Amino acid sequence: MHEVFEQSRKFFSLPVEEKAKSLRNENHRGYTPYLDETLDPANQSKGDCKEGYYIGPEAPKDAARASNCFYGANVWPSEDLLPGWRETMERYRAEATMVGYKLAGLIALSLNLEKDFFRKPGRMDHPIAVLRLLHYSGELSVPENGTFGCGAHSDWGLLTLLACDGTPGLQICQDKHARPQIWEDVPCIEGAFVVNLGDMLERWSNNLFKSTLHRVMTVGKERYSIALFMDPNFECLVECLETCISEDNPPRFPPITSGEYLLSRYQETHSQAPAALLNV
Ligand SMILES: O=C(O)CCC(=O)C(=O)O
Ligand SMILES: [Fe+2]
Repeated sequence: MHEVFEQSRKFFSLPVEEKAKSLRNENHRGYTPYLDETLDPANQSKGDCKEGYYIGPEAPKDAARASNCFYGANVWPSEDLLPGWRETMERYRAEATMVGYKLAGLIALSLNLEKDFFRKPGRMDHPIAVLRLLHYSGELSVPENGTFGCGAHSDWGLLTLLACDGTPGLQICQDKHARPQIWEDVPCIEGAFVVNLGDMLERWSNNLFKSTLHRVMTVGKERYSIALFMDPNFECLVECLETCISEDNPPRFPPITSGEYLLSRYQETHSQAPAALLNV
C-alpha cells in the first residue's frame, strides 16, 4: 500500500502535459483531471477538487466480454517515466480484489446465503473491480459555497475498500434521509481500509444493508487516497434477494443490470470532455 501511495504521488507530480498523455478514454480508464467529476451536482457549484486515475480489469482478447468498455485495455504512463508503476498498480488491484471477495463472503453469510454467493459465475466472477488513485488539491472545502473535495454520494457497486494517507477529510452521514444531515469525520488509520457499502448491495439486500453516504471536505492540505470499487459483472442482474424480502419489507428496487446502473452513474457524474479541463 505504501508503494501505491508513493507511485501515485509520482504520477500526480508530473507536469500536466505528461498527465494529459494518459487522459481517460471513453472506457473510463486513465487520468481524470481536477473538476472532471461532480458527485453531488445538486449541491456543488463546481466539480470535485480532485484528480484521479482509473485502472480496471482487462479481459483476455478472446473472451466475449473483451469488447465491453468495462473490461477493455487500461491506459498506462510510460515505463521509462515511472518504472514499476504499472506492476505496482496491477498487483495492488489483484490483491485488494481478494480482500473484497473475503468481505463479500462475510456479507453473504450475514444474509443467510452461501459464502461464495457473490463470487458465483454471472455475479462477480468477473467483477468490475476498479482501482482509482485520488489526489485532492490543497483547497479548503466550503459547503456554503458548494465547493468540496468530493461531493456527497454513495458508491455504486457492492463495496469499496478505501485507503487514505492520514490527512483528514472523509466524512460519512449515517442516516442519509435525516434532515439536517449529520456529518461525522472518519478517522484515517494508516494501513487500514475504510469499507463503504455500495448501492448495488443496498438493492440486492433490499435495504438491509444501506449504502454509505460520504463526502470529502478538504482541510486546506493536499490529500491522497486509493479506492478499490468492487462492482458486479457487467451482465449481472441485481435484484432483491429472496432472503431479504418479507411481508414488512417488500421489494423496494426494480431489478437492474450492474452495467446499466454503472453506465448511468458514470454519465451523470463525469464531464463530457475531460481534455477541456487541461491547460495544455
Ligand atoms: O478519497 C476519499 O476518501 C473518498 C473517495 C470516494 O468517495 C470516491 O472516489 O468514491
Ligand atoms: Fe465514494
